[in-house]
Amino acid sequence: MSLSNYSASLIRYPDLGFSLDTSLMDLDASWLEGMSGKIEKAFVDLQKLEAGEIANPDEGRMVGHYWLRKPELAPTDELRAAITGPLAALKEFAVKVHGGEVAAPGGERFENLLLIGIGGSALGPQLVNDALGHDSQLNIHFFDNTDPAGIDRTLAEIGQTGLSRTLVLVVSKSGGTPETRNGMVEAKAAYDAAGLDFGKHAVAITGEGSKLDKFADEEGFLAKFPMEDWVGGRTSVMSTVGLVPAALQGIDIDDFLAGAAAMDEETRKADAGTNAAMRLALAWHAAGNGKGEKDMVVLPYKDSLVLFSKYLQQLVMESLGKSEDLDGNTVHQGIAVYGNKGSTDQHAYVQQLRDGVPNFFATFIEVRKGRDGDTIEVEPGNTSADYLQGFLRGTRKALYESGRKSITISIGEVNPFTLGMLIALFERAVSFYASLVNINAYHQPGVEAGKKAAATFLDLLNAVRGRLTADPKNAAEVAYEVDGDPEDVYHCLNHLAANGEVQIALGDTPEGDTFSL
Ligand SMILES: O=P(O)(O)OC[C@H]1O[C@H](O)[C@H](O)[C@@H](O)[C@@H]1O
Repeated sequence: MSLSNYSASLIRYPDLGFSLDTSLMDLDASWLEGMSGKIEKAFVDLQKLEAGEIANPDEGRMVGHYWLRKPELAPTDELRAAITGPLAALKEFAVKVHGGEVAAPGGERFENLLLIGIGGSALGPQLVNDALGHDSQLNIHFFDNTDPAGIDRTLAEIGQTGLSRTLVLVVSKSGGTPETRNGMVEAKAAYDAAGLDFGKHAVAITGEGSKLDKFADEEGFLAKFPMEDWVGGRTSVMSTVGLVPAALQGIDIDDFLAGAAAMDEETRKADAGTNAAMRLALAWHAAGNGKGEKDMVVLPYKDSLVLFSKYLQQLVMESLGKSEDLDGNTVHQGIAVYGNKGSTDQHAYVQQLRDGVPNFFATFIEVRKGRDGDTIEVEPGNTSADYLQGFLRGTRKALYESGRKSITISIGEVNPFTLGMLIALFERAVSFYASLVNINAYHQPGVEAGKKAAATFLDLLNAVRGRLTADPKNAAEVAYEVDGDPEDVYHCLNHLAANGEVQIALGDTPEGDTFSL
């Protein structure tokens, strides 16, 4: 560790208060030289993507999330209008909600938001809320699962009386995601039970013509905001998906977009020496041998960024976790991402990072400013912020001393502009990395397998339900009747027993368990 090595390895954008330090990644100059062909291609690939090429060949789609913060970039007037129109409309909608012009049927102002969505239709709003929502004009709650107990917990937080002052945002690009549909059905049931008109409290954010879009029309939703097919779920936080809730919360969305645009601007430059997103992608490549051999541990030293690793998990893993490359070769690519926050995790899992399996590289996120306003000394001469900085610097060094590499990203403070910057940095690093390893970062074919298997399980569950009688039967007997896999049938029966639909009499093993009405 030396100041000259640090200086030589640092990319900083002083106007943005941003720096990226890869000095502890030990990037080898000759290796970088050898990568120059791929680097050039990655720059060209991203230029073409931004110019509107079909960068998602499997789905035949353009990839337009970079246009969202610079609509001038969009290749046609129609596409530009699809960004600027909804942006103006959502701002106007937020002003009307804040001013009470758009209000609940009884005239009450909306005080709460309930966002129903999953994956890219929830993670961005959750991150934005956690990082920036502390002075929110509306309190936000989430249904991001089909867990009934989780739904009940959230409804209890809102309270029976709060429901009438709650604006519900149903967010689904496809408009057909089962978890989100279930959440909406559960929310509607709660409104119905309270004697409230769900539609008069609801807003849909979805693709035009989707099931949700049609349902919104039928139920007379208060408003609808479109989601375009050229924005992927995991990069949708700067589309209507992230901006509608953020604007309603009173978060400065212009600053958020400006931060992303500023990072895009810097990392659009085709110069590997100064391009932070390319440097990040190269560091990932070097660490994991271009095959994801090292996991990415994300450690922001700031409570308000605790969800950033969870957000990056989807952005990086759903984008890069692919079985085939663009030429059809089997590659099984990806980079595993996990993390939480420092210094908290020094008391949880940093022990393994320092001494255990060396299968990762760390990404520290440093926020230079400790707090707004006055501070106290927690001991003579030192503040809490001094400690936070000490722990970050100390851990980074301790890891390096035991051969664990790390990246350090620094920002001045957490605000809409800097959060926009950070998100853009990782989005562009993902685009570059995908080019370096020749994969399509913009589809997610693997997600479908689990969804299909879940649908098959539900069909089986319904068939099993139809076979239950007062006579006890074991799983093999029911499986024979429904022509199903005995283990799957057993799990159906066990599920029904756990939820009071059937009685279970335990045998010596699951094979001997019997079930009856
Ligand atoms: O917005 P939706 O269409 O409801 O999709 C929500 C999420 O579910 C899918 O399974 C995808 O893997 C995610 O990329 C997406 O963000």
